[in-house]
Amino acid sequence: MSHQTQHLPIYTDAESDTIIEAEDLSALFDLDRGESRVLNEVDMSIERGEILGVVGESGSGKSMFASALLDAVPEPGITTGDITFYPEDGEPVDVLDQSEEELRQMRWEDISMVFQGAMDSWNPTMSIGKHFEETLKAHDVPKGEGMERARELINNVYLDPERILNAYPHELSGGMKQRALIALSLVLEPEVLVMDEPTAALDLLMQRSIIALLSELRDEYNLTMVFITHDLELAAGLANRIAVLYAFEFVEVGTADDIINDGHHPYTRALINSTPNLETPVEHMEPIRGESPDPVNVPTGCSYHSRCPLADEFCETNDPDMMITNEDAESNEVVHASACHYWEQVPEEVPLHIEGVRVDE
Ligand SMILES: Nc1ncnc2c1ncn2[C@@H]1O[C@H](COP(=O)(O)OP(=O)(O)OP(=O)(O)O)[C@@H](O)[C@H]1O
Repeated sequence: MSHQTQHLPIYTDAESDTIIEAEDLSALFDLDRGESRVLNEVDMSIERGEILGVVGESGSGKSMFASALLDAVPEPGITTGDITFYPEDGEPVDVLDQSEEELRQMRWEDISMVFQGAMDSWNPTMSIGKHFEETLKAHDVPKGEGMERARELINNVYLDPERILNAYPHELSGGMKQRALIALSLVLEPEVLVMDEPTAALDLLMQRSIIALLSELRDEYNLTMVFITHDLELAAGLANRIAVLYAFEFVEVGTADDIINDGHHPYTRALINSTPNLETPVEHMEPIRGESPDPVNVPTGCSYHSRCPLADEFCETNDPDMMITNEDAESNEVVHASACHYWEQVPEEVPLHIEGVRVDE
């Protein structure tokens, strides 16, 4: 067994092209009952052009991670650590050092976000077209040029531009509103699109079609995407890499294929075993036992120890760092890492019961 420990390496070798780098990133709330650390010193590097899926149970800190990336953790939360954005052209930007005005600009022009429940964020008194116009105006983009791009984008999300631009939000279905919102989020040509559960309120068919659409948009506009979801299967169908959050920290990061088929963290495998899957009989599904931790009172040692079938006394007192489980032989790039003391034993000790999770690579 290896006890080689180290911080999650910034996920790349020297030649890779990082677009966002988060180091020691935390989000904190000072509650009456104590300090609530809803994101706990996470490191993550996001590569230009990739789709990074971030998965975890409800309350694991997924939305906090998405918000923290753009210094948008809700008041009175405090964000600490470092986030660097490397634009395609221009100097690196220290995100947590930006003024409110600089952040406001960045939030649409460089890194655009579609938040959870955002489908309902359309102003009911304004046509969809007016939303596009206002966004363009707020960022000093000439209307003619901007609306031309809006039409192209609406077309690319398989909607009819004339009909959509003239419509009011209540005239559109949930799926149409969500597609239109994705088009709006891209109208200022951002380099990164961060989406927090963008398909959660939609039926299965619409979810699948939005996932297919996101893949196409990534290719068409050379986008980098961060896709946040509790649905591992959905992430596996879209993402190149998957990062698993547990108790406000990343516990495993790897290619979608590695995470689904060769997970080296017991939590990842429990998550897969608890995922409803059309091809799996219900009796084979195993809910994850125990409860997810309270951010005011995270267990000592490995935060998963109280739920983990492999945990022993060592795990109760020693917090595991990320350990490299798979490295590219040529580039030495870390392609898979797991924060488990017993990562080598995990595949054998925690079998996967569920087969047929799709990885569309
Ligand atoms: N405004 C807030 N003030 C204090 N704590 C908060 C606030 N918003 C969320 N939290 C807490 O932060 C933790 C992480 O929440 P977060 O919304 O990031 O989880 P999530 O993984 O996105 O969950 P879900 O899938 O249910 O949206 C939770 O324990 C939650 O209770």
